[in-house]
Amino acid sequence: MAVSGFEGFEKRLELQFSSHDPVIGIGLRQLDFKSVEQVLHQVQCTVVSALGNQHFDSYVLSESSLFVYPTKIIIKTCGTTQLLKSVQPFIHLATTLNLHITELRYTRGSFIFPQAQPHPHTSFQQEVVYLEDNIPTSLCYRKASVIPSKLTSHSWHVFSAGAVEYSDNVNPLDLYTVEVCMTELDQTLDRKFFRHPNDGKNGDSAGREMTEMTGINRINLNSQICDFAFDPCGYSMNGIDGDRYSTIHVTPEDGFSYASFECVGSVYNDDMADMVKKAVKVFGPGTVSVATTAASHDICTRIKATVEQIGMKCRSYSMDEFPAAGTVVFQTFTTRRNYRI
Ligand SMILES: C[S@+](CC[C@H](N)C(=O)[O-])C[C@H]1O[C@@H](n2cnc3c(N)ncnc32)[C@H](O)[C@@H]1O
Repeated sequence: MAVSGFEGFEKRLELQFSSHDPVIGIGLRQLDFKSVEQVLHQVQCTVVSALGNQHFDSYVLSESSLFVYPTKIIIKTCGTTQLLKSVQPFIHLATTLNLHITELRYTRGSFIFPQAQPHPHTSFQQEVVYLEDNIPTSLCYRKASVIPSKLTSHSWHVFSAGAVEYSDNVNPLDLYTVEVCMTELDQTLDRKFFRHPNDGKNGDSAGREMTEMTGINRINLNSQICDFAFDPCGYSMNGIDGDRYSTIHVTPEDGFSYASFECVGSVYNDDMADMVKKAVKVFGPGTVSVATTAASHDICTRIKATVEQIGMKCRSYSMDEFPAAGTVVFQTFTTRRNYRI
């Protein structure tokens, strides 16, 4: 942990692969666990819990989460992990299965302790240089941008790159991603993410208790949950609902409290705004940011309306277009009593 405090804001990487073979089968899910662990070792995190279904595998990490689909990897890590060091190893592992990369997306919020970040995460500029140097030239449609907000401490950093073949395929399944970052958590609510000393529980059983006690299990009733409680505090969970994942991570310490909720949505399921509202209610944050990637304007507007129903006020709404990712909308909210710009 940094001397200053734990960096809750995650770095998130999504890698999409394709194959010239007509039959991909379970694709990347064939990767042996040892090879995946070696990549995680370079990033500086480990697997603490795992759960899969017929669509994908999910791993709770010592620092956030990893999801492996047949042709997609999503990995988010917090603290002082070196996430971008996984780019080349994952691309290499995929080539052993005849899979080549067609899209890459890297996103993150604004670090609370930027000075504690190691190379290549010392600045967004350095991250972009590292990515440019470590991705194949086939990913030729590239764009890096920082989407601002009215809150100087909250902006959304996006790097996206796509190959020629991505172009007709930006959003093949009408899926979109919602990334919610919350700070200044309600102190009564975030106490629930501290373990009781000598409670006789392990990380799994204490995690299960937190999931139920906080109402996280009621955010999506269809979801199967894999959860873990850290000692003396902190919590992570992955939810799996068919081919859709969700994930929550909590850093409850006073002074740098942070929680995140991320979920993949489908235009055929109208439950996203409601899930975001329920997740925000679990934490009672002073500040919330919501980044949606490839969602319709209508979905973003509905999320805004439902978050405002629980006493938050939307302070900014910004958007940008990315050739390989589609539209990214970044909204920020504060409690009405907490209007600081
Ligand atoms: C891994 S979790 C969740 C991270 C997530 N990005 C977040 O902050 O929302 C981080 C929390 O667990 C605590 N923690 C306790 N032991 C830890 C460990 N071995 N590795 C990482 N975090 C640990 C940290 O102090 C922090 O409160």
